[in-house]
Amino acid sequence: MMVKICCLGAGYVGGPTMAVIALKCPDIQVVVVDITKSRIDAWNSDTLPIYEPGLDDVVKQCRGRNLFFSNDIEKHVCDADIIFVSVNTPTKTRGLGAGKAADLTYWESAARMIADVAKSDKIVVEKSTVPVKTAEAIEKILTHNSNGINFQILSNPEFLAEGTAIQDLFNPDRVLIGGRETPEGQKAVQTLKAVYAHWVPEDQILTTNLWSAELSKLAANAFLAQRISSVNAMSALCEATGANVSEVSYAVGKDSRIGPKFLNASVGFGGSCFQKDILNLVYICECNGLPEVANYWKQVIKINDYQKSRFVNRVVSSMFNTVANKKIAVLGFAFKKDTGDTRETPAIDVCKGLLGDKAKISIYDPQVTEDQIQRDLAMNKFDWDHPVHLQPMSPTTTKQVSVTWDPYEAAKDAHGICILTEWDEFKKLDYQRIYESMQKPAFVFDGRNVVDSEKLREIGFIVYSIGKPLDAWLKDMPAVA
Ligand SMILES: NC(=O)c1ccc[n+]([C@@H]2O[C@H](COP(=O)([O-])OP(=O)(O)OC[C@H]3O[C@@H](n4cnc5c(N)ncnc54)[C@H](O)[C@@H]3O)[C@@H](O)[C@H]2O)c1
Ligand SMILES: O=c1ccn([C@@H]2O[C@H](COP(=O)(O)OP(=O)(O)O[C@H]3O[C@H](CO)[C@@H](O)[C@H](O)[C@H]3O)[C@@H](O)[C@H]2O)c(=O)[nH]1
Repeated sequence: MMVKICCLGAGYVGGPTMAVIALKCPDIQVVVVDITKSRIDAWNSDTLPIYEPGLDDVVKQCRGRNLFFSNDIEKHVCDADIIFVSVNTPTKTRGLGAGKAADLTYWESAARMIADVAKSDKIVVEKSTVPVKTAEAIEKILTHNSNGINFQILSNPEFLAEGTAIQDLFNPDRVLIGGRETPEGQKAVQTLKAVYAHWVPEDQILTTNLWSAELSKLAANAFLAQRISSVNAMSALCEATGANVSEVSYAVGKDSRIGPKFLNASVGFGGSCFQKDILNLVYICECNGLPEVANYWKQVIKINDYQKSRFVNRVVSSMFNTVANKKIAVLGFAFKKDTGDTRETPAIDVCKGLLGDKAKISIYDPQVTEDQIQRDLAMNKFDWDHPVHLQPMSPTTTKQVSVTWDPYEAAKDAHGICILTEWDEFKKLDYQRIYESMQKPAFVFDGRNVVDSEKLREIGFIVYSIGKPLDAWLKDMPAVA
């Protein structure tokens, strides 16, 4: 009999992961469901709800064959053998643990619904990133409402990065499956392992207990984010001493124990996961009576906030300590290249900082719409991580912000340019043309170290690049965070 998979949550994780499972496992039927109707409609249309290189192609190959997107949640949950849960796990904004703890509202309601509608035994897979010990809570909800049905909970955290999701899913460094150490638990682990074994070499499928799998996900993100905060902390010291952060990263990364990847200094890390998951980790440490460990990881976020405000201060202090009514062009708004995702993008904090100093901002990003940018700038911290139809409606638009689809128009008459996403196209812009259209002195603040600063200086720009030796102009301008 054909194995049936149902996935709750058709987002950045649920959509691409299920599409790849469907592609690699023609013998399995995969249905992705969501409580947001517009999301499902988009997955069934020619314009998918998320931009991810290679995704269109995968979806085209299997949609209607063994991959389906549906609003009929209960029917497909009822029919499935394996249910992946990939719903939002936002940071709590109210009550106990506000600002740190994970809000499991969506997870809990998904679990209760599964218990309600299930008529046969199910394997329930945690795909969302959740606090350690969540499986225990979910297990209790399911078994206390089970009508005699047997549920096995597995933890199978997702490690894909946006912008490279399809590649990451095709060739994962590892797949991690945690389960109960009982015969039934181990049988469930083997069932899920057999799904991945369609394309992932067996020695890369790691099996652990539930708590190790849950914690490994939080730990991996904390380690990754910590590398960025470490190199960003160095970037401040490089600027103060005349060292060049790219040379330092390269030299440090040559040590095979450290390795060369993920050591690019930037205006700060963004994305839906790093900050949220570290806050979650910090909260778990605090709840377990480990304040020293909690403070250690909190520092990764503090340095990230410092890096963003340091960047804003550089911009303002270089421009005679005021940007009031000056046009500033922002190139790039997404949290990294090759995605249209803006969740926790450093561009939000940088734009808010510049707006705080009364700048006029003109934004260009090849994948982000005006509507999205206006919503991001109006939204409260953490409000983005809820299903679209439950987010606050009609926020006010910021008149000081304009959005254009043309980088040259964004830069026209501007006093300065801030590069906030490392889109490849920013390397190839006609900076001579841009320079001629700008106010003088013309500044470039490169938050991603993508431009050739020497070439830009030859054109006449004053250039600031994160962690690079400073222009004489900038040296004289104190910039403390
Ligand atoms: N974005 C990433 O790169 C990434 C990578 C690894 C893990 N994660 C984790 O995966 C989870 C999902 O992240 P995402 O980026 O896909 O979020 P997302 O917001 O893109 O998608 C979540 C989807 O779940 C839907 N949903 C909420 N409650 C539901 C319910 N009860 N039933 C059915 N659908 C429901 C929402 O409408 C939404 O479409 C989070 O826990 C996140 O931390 C994300
Ligand atoms: O050297 C680097 C590498 C990344 N970044 C920034 O860090 C953020 C996160 O980038 P990345 O990790 O590539 O993207 P995500 O999609 O957020 O993926 C992370 O978060 C996911 C969600 O948990 C995990 O699954 C992935 O393994 C983990 O890499 C972005 O703003 C990047 O610009 C840097 O500033 N310097």
